Amino acid sequence: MEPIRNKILDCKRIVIKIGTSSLMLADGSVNYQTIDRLAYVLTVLRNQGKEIVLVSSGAIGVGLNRLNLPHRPKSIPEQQAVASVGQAELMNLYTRFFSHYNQIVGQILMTLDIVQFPESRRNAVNAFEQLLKMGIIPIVNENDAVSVEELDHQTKFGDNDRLSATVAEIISADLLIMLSDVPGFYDKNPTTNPDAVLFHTLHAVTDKEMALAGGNGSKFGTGGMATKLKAAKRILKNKQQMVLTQAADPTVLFDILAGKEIGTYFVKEDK
Ligand SMILES: Nc1ncnc2c1ncn2[C@@H]1O[C@H](COP(=O)(O)OP(=O)(O)O)[C@@H](O)[C@H]1O
Ligand SMILES: N[C@@H](CCC(=O)OP(=O)(O)O)C(=O)O
Repeated sequence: MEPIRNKILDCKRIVIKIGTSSLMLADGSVNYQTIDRLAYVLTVLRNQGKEIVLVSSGAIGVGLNRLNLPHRPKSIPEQQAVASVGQAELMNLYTRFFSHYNQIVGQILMTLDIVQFPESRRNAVNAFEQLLKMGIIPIVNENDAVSVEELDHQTKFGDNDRLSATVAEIISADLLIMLSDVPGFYDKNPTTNPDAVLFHTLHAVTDKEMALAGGNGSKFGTGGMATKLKAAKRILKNKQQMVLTQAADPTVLFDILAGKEIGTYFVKEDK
């Protein structure tokens, strides 16, 4: 174990975010293997006494697949319809895979205004707390079917990297683990630069790091590396911890929680 990762061993409340690029295969079909492994690993962790919240993207990706559409449609109402179909299908998949391991899941669909109004924020937190108390794994996404960019009433997070940092913040999670399609954050985009070098640990996210982050690699996702770094910045500001790594084999979560040097670890420096 890396001494610097000692603090991970004490993490009890953990938010795990999985991106579209990890839930869908390159041909646009659903990656059942990842969903099944994820259901298995998260159930084991919960049975070990961890409090687990899953933030899952994929409404649009799964919806496109279900509706046999090759690309995200251009108009917003069409995207809302795709997300509506996809979110239901995504939860259906999670419910079925988690039930193999006898684990109950619940769905929480968020909009930005919920966290901005103190009373609705408290009500959202109550829902998380109650689900966790009941041993249920909340599965969170943005409410894409109804939240659309508006001028004077903001309801849209826009990307699930931001949403996952927000969820970690409001429920005071100890750790956010982001599962993506790259092993971590590199000094340049590793998908197009084979010589890119991985950052193992970062204590701050400054303009220097932001300048190294490029856009997204998959055709269905929205975030890219920039939104992950912004989320990490917020996590560090809240004195929480974050690990960014690859979702290909979700059993990697066991190694991360055992303190092994996996992915990029964002943690405030002990002074
Ligand atoms: N400096 C960087 N380090 C790692 N990945 C990067 C970097 N810059 C850009 N990327 C891209 O970010 C992608 C991950 O973002 P995204 O496709 O939005 O994933 P997700 O669906 O998991 O949110 C990677 O596939 C990679 O192409
Ligand atoms: N809420 C959207 C995903 C938004 C998003 O940030 O996607 P990703 O970059 O794949 O995490 C959906 O479920 O399709």
